[in-house]
Amino acid sequence: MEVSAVTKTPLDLFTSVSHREVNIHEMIITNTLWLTILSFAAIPITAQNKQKPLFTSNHNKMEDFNPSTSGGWKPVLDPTNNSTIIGHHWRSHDYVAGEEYTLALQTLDLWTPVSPSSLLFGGRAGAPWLIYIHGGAWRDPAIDSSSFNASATKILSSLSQQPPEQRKKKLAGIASINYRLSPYPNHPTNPSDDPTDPNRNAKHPAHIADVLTALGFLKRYFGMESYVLAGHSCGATLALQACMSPKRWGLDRDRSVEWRAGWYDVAKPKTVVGFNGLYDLAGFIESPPKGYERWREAYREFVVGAFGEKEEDWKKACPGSIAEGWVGEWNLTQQGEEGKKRKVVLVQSLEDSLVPVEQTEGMAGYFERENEKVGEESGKVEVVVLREEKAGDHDEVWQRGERLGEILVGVLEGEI
Ligand SMILES: Nc1ccccc1C(=O)C[C@H](N)C(=O)O
Repeated sequence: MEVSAVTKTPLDLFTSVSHREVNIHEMIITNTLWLTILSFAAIPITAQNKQKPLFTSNHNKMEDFNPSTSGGWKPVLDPTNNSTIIGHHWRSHDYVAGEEYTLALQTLDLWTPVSPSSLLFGGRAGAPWLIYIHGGAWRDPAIDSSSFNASATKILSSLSQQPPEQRKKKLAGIASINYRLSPYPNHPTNPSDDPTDPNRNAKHPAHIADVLTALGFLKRYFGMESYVLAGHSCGATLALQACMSPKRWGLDRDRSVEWRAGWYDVAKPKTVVGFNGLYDLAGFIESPPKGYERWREAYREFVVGAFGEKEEDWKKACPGSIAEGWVGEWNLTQQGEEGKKRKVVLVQSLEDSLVPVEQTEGMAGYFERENEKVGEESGKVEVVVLREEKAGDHDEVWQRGERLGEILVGVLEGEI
């Protein structure tokens, strides 16, 4: 099972490379074979035999692997003239190697500002990736990876103003990650009423395990080295959880079935950008800020759905309420001297009716307290807080995409 899946993904990816690159193409296939043999050899027999109860037999995503059919790269056109190609997009790519069937939500969307073939090599040249984790309170089936479409278009269109050589250095590729969701039995149009559907019955740490697996996939198949990790709402929580040690979640490469990304030692992000993020859920539920009291029960409901009944567990999961301080786990040693400085950009819409600005202020305060404990300047996390006056309500920032994209371009350009 492992072998067929490991060979399947790269082969199909590389068949989308243009015919003029046949030699490199062949080289990569050879390398891939080696990788396959090596990774197969590295997996203990017991792990190979272990059945993972994660697939849906009626869900078949295999066609998405074949660029000549419905999946594969599609050009993205400049929305202002509908004719200039500003990038390429691959919708819904499987990121779990080793499964015969793919879960609908263990997929990601990819974009590249250059040609797809350059993306394969661009990542290896060290240009950063931009990764987005959507929100939706760990449970909303209506919010998925496609919620980054508007922002990705904005980013590609903004980069298309620059010469290709420069573009290539600024950004290797963009990915927007799906992850399994927690139950949402009372969703008005799409309730999670099938208790056997693994896409809709996830519990912490499944969400963060999926995010890390997706990052592992990008490192392995696209050579991703450094990246900016952005998230909206609970996606911002996940982005900061990705900076911590996976052992916190019991995700140990040797022990956990979930820990498939551990094969590849994913580096931590250099910069995290949180939009309207949830950072201290126990704090909100205990004492919601003025004007937000009416959401207390809804918060409790989705927090229990994602993390269980115990308040103590909510506190251990949230980056703004972890008691002992976790920032030391956000370690950049794999990224060399230049990439040593960690940075967090916390963006909050002041018109957000669901998430109060206190979440962002609290998170910024947490980082500042942690910074005070470190003597050396290079050991501190740079904190930028953007309080947005005109970003609209909670979801408007990604629905519009304009400002979200602009902020992320600013981060990539080193202006924010
Ligand atoms: N009530 C919230 C409070 C904070 C953050 C998100 C929500 C959500 O409701 C998200 C999503 N639209 C949901 O239906 O679960």
